[in-house]
Amino acid sequence: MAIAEAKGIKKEYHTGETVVKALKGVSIAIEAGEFVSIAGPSGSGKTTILNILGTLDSADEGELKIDGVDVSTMDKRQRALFRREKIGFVFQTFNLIPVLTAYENIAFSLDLLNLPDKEIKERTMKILKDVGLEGMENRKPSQLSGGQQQRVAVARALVKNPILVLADEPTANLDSATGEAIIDLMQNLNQKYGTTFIFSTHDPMVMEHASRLIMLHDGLVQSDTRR
Ligand SMILES: Nc1ncnc2c1ncn2[C@@H]1O[C@H](COP(=O)(O)OP(=O)(O)OP(=O)(O)O)[C@@H](O)[C@H]1O
Repeated sequence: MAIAEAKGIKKEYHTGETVVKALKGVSIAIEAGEFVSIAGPSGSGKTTILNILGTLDSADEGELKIDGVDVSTMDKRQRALFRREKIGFVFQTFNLIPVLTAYENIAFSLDLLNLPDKEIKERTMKILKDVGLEGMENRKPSQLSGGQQQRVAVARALVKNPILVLADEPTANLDSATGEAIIDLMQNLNQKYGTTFIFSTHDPMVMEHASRLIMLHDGLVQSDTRR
């Protein structure tokens, strides 16, 4: 079954008199467990399609099903509840809460799901180990390197066992070796837990790791290759 199925997605942005057709009819179906890269030139629509797939934004036209559920007809509040449970996000600027420790940043996404304290602790400690941050749980983001902060962000996205993780340019603020280590980590977690990942990138090294490469050009899918 497709985890994410987008059909004929169109999106325009209006600024004053100017209209930008960011997506002109994008159809993609992502299967469970895929490790997908969305690439393409600046302005081709990568962030726009990721935001729509992640239910952060809605399309002007087209259908979107996530995990078999039609999210295109949901209102904002329904989408927020759906997203909280089902979708994890990793951002290029990490977006950790500066006053919270690594542990607290991760546990926070489970607090929102109202789980018992014992389960929150077990799951948080396990994922900290999975991302190679055992022993660093009490550090604040400012006491971690960029790569370590992105590991916390990956752990935060994964700890709620989402069906889908979306990452917009997750390596853009990291040097190439650290960026590759983050993609390796995401790939290991994809293989270990079967979580579906979709990430955008400009970086050919990062694209190399994907099991499927979707190229966007000017708001349309230019090519879609599995390997
Ligand atoms: N909020 C907005 N208001 C107006 N235009 C926008 C907005 N967001 C994006 N756009 C325009 O929509 C088009 C697609 O943008 P998008 O950010 O999806 O591209 P991208 O492929 O992610 O680019 P980049 O690689 O530079 O991040 C671009 O022409 C962009 O200028």
